[in-house]
Order: sequence, then C-alpha cells, then structure tokens
Amino acid sequence: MNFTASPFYNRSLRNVVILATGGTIAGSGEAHKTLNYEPGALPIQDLLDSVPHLERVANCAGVQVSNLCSADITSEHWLTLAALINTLALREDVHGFVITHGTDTLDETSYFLNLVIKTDKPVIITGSMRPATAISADGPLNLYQSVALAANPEASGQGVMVVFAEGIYSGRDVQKVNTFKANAFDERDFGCLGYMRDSEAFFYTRSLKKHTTAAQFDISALEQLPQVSVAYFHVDADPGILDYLATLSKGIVIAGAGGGIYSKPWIDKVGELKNNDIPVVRCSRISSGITLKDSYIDLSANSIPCNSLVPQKARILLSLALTQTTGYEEIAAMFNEY
Ligand SMILES: NC(=O)C[C@H](N)C(=O)O
Repeated sequence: MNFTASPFYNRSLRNVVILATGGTIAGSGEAHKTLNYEPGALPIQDLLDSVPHLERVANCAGVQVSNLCSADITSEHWLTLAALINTLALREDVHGFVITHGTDTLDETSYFLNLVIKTDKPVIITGSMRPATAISADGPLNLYQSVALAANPEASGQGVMVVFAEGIYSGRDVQKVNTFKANAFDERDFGCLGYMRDSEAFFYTRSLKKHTTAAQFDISALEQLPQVSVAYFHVDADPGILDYLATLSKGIVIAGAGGGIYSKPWIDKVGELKNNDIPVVRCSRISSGITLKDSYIDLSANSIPCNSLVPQKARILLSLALTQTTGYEEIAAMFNEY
C-alpha cells in the first residue's frame, strides 16, 4: 500500500486506509430505486470515486477485504480484518482506518473490533441504507465524514467508532434502530458521542468502558472463535432449545424478558448447563436499561448478568472471554468492564 503513488497525494494531509467489506454502500440496483438491489456489488474504487473532493480530506488507499451482504460476514472475516488493522497500524505512514460495511451486522463487527484492535489510531466503520444507484444515496456523505474523522487526531484513543447520518457512535453501544431509514443508528440509552458537520467533528462525550489498547483480548494466534449461541425467551418458550444449543456451543446468551428473566423451567435448565461447564449470560430482549445480578435467578442457576449489552454483542464478549477462561467470576467481571 503506497499513499504517495496517488496523483492527488498531498503531504500535508493524513493517510487513511479504507477497508471495504461490502454492504449496501457498495450496492447496485435499478436506477433511483432504494429497494431490490444487490449489496456488495461495486468495487472499492467506485465507492471512493463517488465522493467529490475526498482527496482534500485525506490521502486514501483502499483494500477490498470482501464484498458481501453483512449477513454473510463471519467471525473468520472478523479475525482477518482485525489482523490486517493490527498489522497496518504499526506503519508510521498509516494514520487511520475506515471500514465500509453492511449495516445489518455493523453493530456486531464494531464491538468485536473495539475489543481486539491494538491501536489508538482512529478506526471508523460506516455504511449506507440506500444503494449507490439510489436517488439521494447516503453512502458518499457517510464515507466522506468517516474519512474526515479517521484523519482527525481528536478521534484517537476513543475505540472503534461508527459514523452514520452525521452522528458519531461508540462501537460498544451503537445499535441499528430502523430497518430502512437513512438515519438508522443510535446508541443504547446514551445518544451519540458527537456529530459530524461536513468534515468537522464535534465530540460531546466518550465511552468509559475498556477498549482497544486497554482490552485484554489477543486474537493473534486464533484461527476461530468459540461458538456462542443466543436463545430468545418468550411465553411458552421450550427450555429444550437450550439443550439443543448446548450441543453446538461453548457458551449461551439468553435474550430474556424485562430485566433479563425467564421461566422456572429455563432457570432449572440453565443450572444443568453449569454442570456441563457451559456458561450462560443473561441479557434482555429490551434494547435499553441494564441487567444486573439477581439473587433469585443467578445464585440458583449460576448465570451471568450482561450489564448493558444487547444479546448479539454479549455473545461476542462471551466468546472472547472463553478464549481465556471458563471461570464464572472472571467472566462476570468482564461483563462489568467491557
Ligand atoms: N444497509 C445495508 O447495508 C443492508 C445490507 N443488507 C447489509 O447489511 O449488507
């Protein structure tokens, strides 16, 4: 990767690596329509070419990591992406990163990277809700502002962040909150970290949870992540689903009702899983609030409360925790720290 090779190279600007993974931002379909398109169809150069005057914000060099709908992103992609960032971040001529990604699992990728990236350099994830061929495609502005933030020293040391529809969100707390509107992201309970106006960043808050260089996870020797599955509780939910998931998984996350609760038969079943050394983390199917230790459920069945993670993020933390320990106390401590 050579930034100086570009005819637009400007030595007074910072150098940003763009890692393209696919999604609607690289989607192509019928001209002007926002529906019925193919995500992950356009190459990275088309994305860069769609942003006017990007060369005035930063020197960009692109890597096509994959070109997929984000439903097809796997933990193998995550390990590849993280290893690439960790290697490139060691280069003095690399100042920041932007990852273009489908929005459907963008919240998961951003939390995973937030826990395993070993750099203070800015890492920004973005995408779009409308394909590149749609009327008022939102990808070019999202990409422009993401590159601007990745080139901004103020974004250093803040963990992985998401830029979307002029908002800046933490990789830990960002959530997709709408299935189709361009303003599709928000932060669990906490609003956003700040705003982008054109290429300027305005920060108002920051995440206090451990991330990146302060996080204890090391993926450098990992070829795969321990499988963790999510069980969704509802009225009349059959606890047999937990037995089934236990055959596939090293750990289970339950999306419980209310503050993360479930029925007596589920509590008994969770107690049995403890005897099989399969940790169970309790979350809520509600997207705001906290799930804390509950003497009625946790003491009888040895489950671990998730604190404030949604189930799909809790399963990432449990999986990374399982690369280091199966101890309940240690895992419970991680759910308070990360
Ligand atoms: N807006 C999007 O990017 C949705 C697309 N299905 C994806 O996640 O790849």
